[in-house]
Amino acid sequence: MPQIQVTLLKGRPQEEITALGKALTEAAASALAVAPEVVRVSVVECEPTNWFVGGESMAQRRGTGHA
Ligand SMILES: O=C(O)/C=C/C=C(\O)C(=O)O
Repeated sequence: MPQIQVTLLKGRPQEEITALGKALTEAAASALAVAPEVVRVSVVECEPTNWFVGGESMAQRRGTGHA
C-alpha cells in the first residue's frame, strides 16, 4: 500500500496537518488509481533546533532573520 511520510517544522495548527493528510491521501489515491483506504500518510514534526539548512538550524535562522 502507498505510504507517504512528510516532515514539517513543529508548530503548525492541527487543522493544517489534518488538511494536508486528507489532500495527500486524495492525491495519491487519484494518481495511483487506488482506494483512499489503502493510502497511509504520516506527518512527522521536527523541532526547529533539529532542522538544518546549510549547516544552520532553523531556530538559528529564525533568530537571524533568515527563516
Ligand atoms: O527547509 C526550509 O527551508 C523550510 C522548511 C519549512 C517547513 O518544513 C515547514 O514550514 O514546515
